[in-house]
Amino acid sequence: MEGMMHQFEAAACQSQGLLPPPAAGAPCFSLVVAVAVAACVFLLAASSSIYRFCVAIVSSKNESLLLKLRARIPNRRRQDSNTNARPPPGRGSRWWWRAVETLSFVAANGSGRGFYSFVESRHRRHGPPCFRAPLFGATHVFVSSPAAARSLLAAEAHHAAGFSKRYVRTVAELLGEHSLLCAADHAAHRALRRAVAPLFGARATATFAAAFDGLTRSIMRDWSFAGAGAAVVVVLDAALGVTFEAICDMLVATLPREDKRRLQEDVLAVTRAMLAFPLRLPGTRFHAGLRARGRIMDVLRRQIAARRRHDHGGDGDMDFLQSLLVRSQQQQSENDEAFLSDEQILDNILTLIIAGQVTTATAITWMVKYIADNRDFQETLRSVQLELVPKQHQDSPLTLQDLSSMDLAYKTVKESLRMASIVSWFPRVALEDCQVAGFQINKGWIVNIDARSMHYDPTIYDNPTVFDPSRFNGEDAKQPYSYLVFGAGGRTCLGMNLAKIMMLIFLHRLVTTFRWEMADKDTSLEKWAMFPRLKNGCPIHLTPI
Ligand code: HEM
Repeated sequence: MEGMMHQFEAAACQSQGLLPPPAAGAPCFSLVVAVAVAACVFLLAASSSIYRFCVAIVSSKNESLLLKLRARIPNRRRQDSNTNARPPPGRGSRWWWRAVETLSFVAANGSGRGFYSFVESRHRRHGPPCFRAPLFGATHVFVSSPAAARSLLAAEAHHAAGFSKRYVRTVAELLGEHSLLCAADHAAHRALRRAVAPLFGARATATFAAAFDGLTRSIMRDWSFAGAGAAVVVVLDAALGVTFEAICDMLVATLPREDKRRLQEDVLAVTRAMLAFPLRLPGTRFHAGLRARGRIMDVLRRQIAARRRHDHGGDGDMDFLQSLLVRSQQQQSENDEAFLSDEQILDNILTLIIAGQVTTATAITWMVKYIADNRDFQETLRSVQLELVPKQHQDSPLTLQDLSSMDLAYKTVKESLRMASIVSWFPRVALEDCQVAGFQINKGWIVNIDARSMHYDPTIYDNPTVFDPSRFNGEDAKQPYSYLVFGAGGRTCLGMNLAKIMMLIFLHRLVTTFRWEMADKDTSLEKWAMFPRLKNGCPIHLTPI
């Protein structure tokens, strides 16, 4: 695939006069090469168009394809007439470039270098702060300046943005049309967020921390019993298990064990389907994801029905499902039209599991790898943590107060999140013609706030490729909007405190129980993953201390 892509790119460069002309004296050979190149380019364009055509057909619900095509025509005219500022640098929007760029992106996704390698190479080619690439029939702009991020995200906080959240329609089908992650309309998003945000209060956070600590201690006890030498653990698998269990208990505490096990498998199937070709044929990943979503909804609906039958009430510690049901019932009795329907509640329970589990498990995995690669730092951190919570107190649960005293561990979490940049960019779609970072943006273009590029910008972070938690010693020196691991503004991650707590607890328990080193040095990335993560899941050798 890689070799094929180079061939395509070379063909495309040649057609723009970027490569030298073929040597004279070999006309027949040149003719054969020219015909072969033309055939390749034609096939590329055709496959891209066919792909988009198929996507449009299989994923269109209400709009007809013709309407979509008509909607594109005025856009083109507008692009020509808006000449006040230059568009961001990047390859043109001719059909063969669209095909080449789309296939390059697809190839990066299917390679061990990961999808971000596509963005990285174009940033290198065009320089800061942004570039433009035609992908899957839309114009994407990747912007990596804190000032531009501020202008987009801060405006969003006041619901005054000329941009709205961009999401892939198939993701909305899997998560549900009421999902917070897919609410593009500012008013609808605000109403949902107002209902969900209060669930992440201090009491829920403390309960969650205690539960996560208990689960983490339990799996690490099992690792200890496996015995020295025998203990090789795949961190990603363990982290996926423990984060799922904790988040699921926080959302729906009453799920029977068997339902919870099946739910975990179904959540995995939905996550896998998010990047799949949206084909609704039995046997495809997308179809499997939709069926899994159906089963998840059935389980949750049964939970709601059971709670209504037995009238669980609204006292004491309520899980998120119960809190949302009680709030909605109260609002209905007060004739408040902003109440959440059952469908809105269900979509957002699923959203919270998906938004919270894989992201946090991936972050934990990278953190463990960075520390395995930095043995001296691992020793320093261990002695600091053991001083804070001495070995004889290891069996007592950690409190939020304990966690807030873990300064070095907290900086380790922050640095791991910077380096891992789990959500590499946040897409927004321009609702009108405008300018970003001094460049012309047309209505309908997708502007991606490229957080990863800012996290690796040497003008913002010294030696950005070096793992160095001490870089967060001088908090104030950091530029605003240059650390965007959880986004910013009106759509900032709702679970960021929970995510940091999970990382902190996992780190503390691991570093005070074991020494570890990587059991497999392969650093290639998983293909077609939602977030950049190691293909081998980060296997480590554990030695109890
Ligand atoms: C290390 C782990 C995590 C990372 C890196 C992360 C990152 C992010 C980012 C960057 C956004 C903003 C996206 C945008 O602006 O388009 C976001 C939104 C969100 N996250 Fe997280 N997240 C993590 C964990 C969690 C957890 C644990 C939960 C809940 C259990 C959660 C729930 C959400 C929700 C509901 C949103 C949507 C907020 C909205 O649109 O109003 N996340 N997350």
